Amino acid sequence: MIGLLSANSASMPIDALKVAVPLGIGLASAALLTIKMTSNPYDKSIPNIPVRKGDSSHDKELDENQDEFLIRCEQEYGPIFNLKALNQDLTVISGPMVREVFMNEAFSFGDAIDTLTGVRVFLMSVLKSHKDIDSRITHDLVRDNISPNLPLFTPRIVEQLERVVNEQLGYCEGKVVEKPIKIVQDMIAYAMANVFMGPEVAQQRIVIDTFIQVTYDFGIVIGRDNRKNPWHVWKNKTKYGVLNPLQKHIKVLTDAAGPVIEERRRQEAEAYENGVEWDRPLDIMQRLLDNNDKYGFIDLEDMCGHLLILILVSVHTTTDTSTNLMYYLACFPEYHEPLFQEQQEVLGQIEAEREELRQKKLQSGEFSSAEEFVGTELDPAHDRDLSAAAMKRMVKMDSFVREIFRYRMTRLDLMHLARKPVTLSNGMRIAKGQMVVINLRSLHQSQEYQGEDPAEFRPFRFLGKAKAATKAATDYLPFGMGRHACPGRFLAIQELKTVGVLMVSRYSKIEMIDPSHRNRALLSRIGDPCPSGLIFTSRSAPAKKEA
Ligand code: HEM
Repeated sequence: MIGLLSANSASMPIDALKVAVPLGIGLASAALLTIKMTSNPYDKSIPNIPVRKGDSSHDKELDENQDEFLIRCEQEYGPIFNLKALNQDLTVISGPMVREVFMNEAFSFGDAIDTLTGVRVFLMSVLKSHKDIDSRITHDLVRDNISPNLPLFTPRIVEQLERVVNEQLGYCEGKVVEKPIKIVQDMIAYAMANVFMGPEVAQQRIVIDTFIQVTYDFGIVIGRDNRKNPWHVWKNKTKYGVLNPLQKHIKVLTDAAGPVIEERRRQEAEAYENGVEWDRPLDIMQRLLDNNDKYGFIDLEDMCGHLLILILVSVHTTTDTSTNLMYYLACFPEYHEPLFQEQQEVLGQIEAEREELRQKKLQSGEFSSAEEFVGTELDPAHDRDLSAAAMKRMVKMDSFVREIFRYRMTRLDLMHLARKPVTLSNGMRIAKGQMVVINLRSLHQSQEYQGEDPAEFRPFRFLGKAKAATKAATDYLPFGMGRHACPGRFLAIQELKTVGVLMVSRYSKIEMIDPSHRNRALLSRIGDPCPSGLIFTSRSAPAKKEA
């Protein structure tokens, strides 16, 4: 144990399971296949959908055409009905009733995943503090430390995303990239590692590998390869409580962070002795150290355990959606130029506004020459930076990103377990222990909620409608909603938009190597990348270096 942190008994509990929930978007729905409920005491007024002759469940019908099947169920049986799918007895909740699931603490996303995978023990074993399942420490860490500082983090996020694109993709004349996700993994891992642990830690390749690899190790544990194995949950509970593959990642983080923290402490003490203010590093690790009285981590390993949970919920989800965004650009090339134009216009506007401000300051005598702006907030070198403010103005890119989530999400997802009996507003009763699943089709593919042509991909459908890609609500649920809505969505959307902006500004064309996989690309599930790679063509040749 490295005693860099002071022990604090006033520890807050953590719902480590809940923070694993984002993985539920893909991994846990795969893991739905792993367990069968033993009892299912239905309210008799909830209709059971009859299983098609010759089938033993509704899986085949869902596979054949999930939209068609669900529309038929909704029309014939109403918004709430029981299905046998994914090796489960599921109660499907549709339309406005969905709100009641997200707003009622009796429905738990975290409990659903634990029931399906037995992952709770596994996650808890990497933590020493905050082991209470109903705590929200990771939620609070993100809410208090990441979201409010997003504008400050943006330059380093952009720097890392740009750097990896330049190094690994660079100038392309029809360059074939078989596995674009590999490049995106590095982009997102470097960006997140810089924000979470600072540049000194993030420059170590072993740390980046941990940022990438940890979700895969976690995925193996929670189910992809174990689906249909009835012993899986039991095995997780017994085996992984002791032999935890996440431990090696904690060691990587503690080994990398330890010396950096020692050095920072030394610099801080030196600055104090010299009576100067220490230039406090801006990253989550430093903020956790500075606020350890509040967070109460036991030691460095414990703090790294919490950082690991943060990595688990953030890196793979953002990597997957950023990769998917590239495929959407490939499948809908007609939107490439409008997105690029928007970017040029926004950056041009900001440049002009900053120039106007500089002129005003010169006229007022506050600055006496243009050179004086160098190194200040109005330094002309930063006029066209992809700042948080610039990204906010790129409303077409925002709508494009939101439309991808709407279009892509699996129709039955975000399951919740009833922790106790619940009576819904229509009088229907959900029994304790019942698994409910959200019918996203009834919201994301509904004309009432989405406007015209909900079956079409229309990326600018949200323009001028006050429906930002971060706005969690009944009509848009990739991040859940209510008290447990994903607090990392502001960072995730910012990164996604930046990836989009980098792609359309650098590349005039992105194509699929094998367009026959188009549908797979558009509707791919998290953790299940499209088998076709991508071909990139640059806008212009790189500028020749001056002699
Ligand atoms: C595209 C990327 C992401 C997606 C699709 C996503 C999705 C989700 C979903 C569906 C939930 C569950 C919401 C609910 O219970 O209703 C969730 C929870 C959570 N997410 Fe995200 N997420 C993403 C990125 C991130 C990032 C980047 C972070 C951190 C920086 C993060 C941190 C969390 C945390 C801490 C929770 C638990 C919230 C709670 O239980 O109170 N997520 N996310």
